[in-house]
Amino acid sequence: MSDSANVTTHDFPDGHALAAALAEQIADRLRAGIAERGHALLAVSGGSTPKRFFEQLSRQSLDWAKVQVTLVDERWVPESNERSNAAMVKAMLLQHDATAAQFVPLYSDAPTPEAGLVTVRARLASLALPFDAVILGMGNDGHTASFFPGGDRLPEALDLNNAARVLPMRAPGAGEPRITFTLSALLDTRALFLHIEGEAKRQLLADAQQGAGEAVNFPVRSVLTQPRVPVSVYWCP
Ligand SMILES: O=C(O)[C@H](O)[C@@H](O)[C@H](O)[C@H](O)COP(=O)(O)O
Repeated sequence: MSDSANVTTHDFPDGHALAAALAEQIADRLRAGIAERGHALLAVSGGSTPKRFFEQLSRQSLDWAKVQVTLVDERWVPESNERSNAAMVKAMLLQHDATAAQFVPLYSDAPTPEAGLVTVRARLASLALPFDAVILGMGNDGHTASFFPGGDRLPEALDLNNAARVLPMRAPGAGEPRITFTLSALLDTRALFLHIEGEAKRQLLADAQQGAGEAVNFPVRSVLTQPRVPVSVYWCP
């Protein structure tokens, strides 16, 4: 993985050091948003990688009552399901000082994301966009948010001219149906981070950046090559 005009990498010796640095970076951005506009907006990823970072961020001292937190994507399952990203964010991030933050979920109790879309879109109208920070993760298949290889609405989700904020997404590698912010909506941010851990993901990201072999089709490549927002990659072994 190498730096390019739009991608800067920050390497850390271990997950603890990365989590501490990323938590400070994000907290600074939230504090700046509150100081400048009276509120701040953060979009985070689910999955397993962010847990340690969430724990660190939850202990950062700032006026959390003025912070809205949402997810970049969600699995279409209720919070009682262990696959719920919302449940993970509530357990790991919305604790300690961060309990006061307002969480804006992407799931409604409709049976499918298609059926829940109107409700979720109405809810998202309350978001004070642009985001102060968006933090993406990446899966071993090159997906980010719910931009999965073979996703049924992948071209729409990656279309930088798409005005939709969120879309349903179904893909062979996604498990359950998903709902995801579109790339265009996620790029409506003051700062963009990609948090990955481990050698395998480092190599995969390097391949995606170079467009090497099948990696030319990895959806994360759309994030790395877009011209709108610089990408800060946070990595540790
Ligand atoms: O709901 C999700 O699955 C995520 O938001 C997803 O985009 C995640 O960032 C990657 O799958 C990485 O997940 P891990 O951190 O578990 O590898």
